[in-house]
Amino acid sequence: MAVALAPLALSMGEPSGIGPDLILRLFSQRAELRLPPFVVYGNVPFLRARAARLGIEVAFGTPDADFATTLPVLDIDGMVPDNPGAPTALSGKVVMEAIARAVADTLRGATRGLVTAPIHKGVLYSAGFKYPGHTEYLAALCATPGNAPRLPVMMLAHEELRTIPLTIHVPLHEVPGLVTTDLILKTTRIVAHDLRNRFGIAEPRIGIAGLNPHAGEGGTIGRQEVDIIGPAVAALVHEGIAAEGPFPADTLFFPAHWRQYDAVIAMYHDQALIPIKTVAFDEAVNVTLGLPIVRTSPDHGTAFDLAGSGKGSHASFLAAIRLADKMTGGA
Ligand SMILES: NC(=O)c1ccc[n+]([C@@H]2O[C@H](COP(=O)([O-])OP(=O)(O)OC[C@H]3O[C@@H](n4cnc5c(N)ncnc54)[C@H](O)[C@@H]3O)[C@@H](O)[C@H]2O)c1
Ligand SMILES: N[C@H](C(=O)O)[C@H](O)COP(=O)(O)O
Repeated sequence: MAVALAPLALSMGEPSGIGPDLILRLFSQRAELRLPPFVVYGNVPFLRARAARLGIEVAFGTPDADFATTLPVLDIDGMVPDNPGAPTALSGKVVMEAIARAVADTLRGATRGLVTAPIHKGVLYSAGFKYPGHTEYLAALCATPGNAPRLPVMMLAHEELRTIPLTIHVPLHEVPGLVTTDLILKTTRIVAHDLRNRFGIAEPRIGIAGLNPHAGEGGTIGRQEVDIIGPAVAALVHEGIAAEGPFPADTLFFPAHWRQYDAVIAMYHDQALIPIKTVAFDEAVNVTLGLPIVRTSPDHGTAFDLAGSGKGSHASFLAAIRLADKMTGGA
């Protein structure tokens, strides 16, 4: 007899954002969408108020509640006003604790993977959040006595297009100093490992972008490609990783070229994320590689302009749930 899989964990995210709306909507459509069971890590009084605002009828229960009839919630006590589009630092501690509890339960196997609803970094900073974003926070939470600190790698994934920013939530002026051969080697090794082991790609092909226009034009528009990125690619090839580059980023993301690779590593956040959000905003999923747990997230943020309205697409959030399900032994 098949052993029932543990549920997924969904962290509620920023309560004034669209995340809770999409969780409630997806739960209400769980049967027709054939969703795997999940437990929401959040605040029941707030979720109840948002469901009422949206006109969604939901019964709330404890984490072991029957998903067929009831939304299982790991209730975290705290001040969480239902003010869509109007964030307050008051709820920051609940938002941060929800993520921490979900990570802890996933690390111990009580839940089999984590899907995070969007947080608002600026709001959390004012509540004492010390990390640049989810990705960095999750890596810190996963660094437990049994799990050594990891380099978290952000990947935005669509069916056949995947992209990774080498540097993540840092000011643009800091990027050139952070582009090092060592970081490229470490990041690419994690990407190759997880493409093989979490995505089932036996021989992953990885394209690597240059930093400068036209990939430095032979060193005449910057030297990173000649002195840093090119030697990193050569070292990766020498150790058996099918890496190619550095390529000019403006033509690397030409779909026909991009599809030649199982993933493309770009040098900074927007160099990686603009192309995938341009071609696949509704389907792309944010996946964190290099962690001891599976974590996905929709590719969008809190959408304050849509929160509480019942509008907005749940496609990326649904894709994030399906990918986490697939990566942890589900359908
Ligand atoms: N996974 C995450 O936690 C995550 C991801 C991205 C951004 N963020 C955070 O979200 C906050 C707002 O970021 P932003 O304004 O750059 O991006 P955003 O994605 O919140 O909004 C950008 C635009 O896309 C639209 N949009 C977003 N989600 C949509 C949906 N589901 N359906 C239809 N339209 C949608 C919004 O209405 C807005 O016009 C920032 O604090 C950012 O750091 C968090
Ligand atoms: N950089 C991501 C994006 O723009 O989609 C987003 O901020 C998510 O990153 P975190 O999951 O680390 O918050």
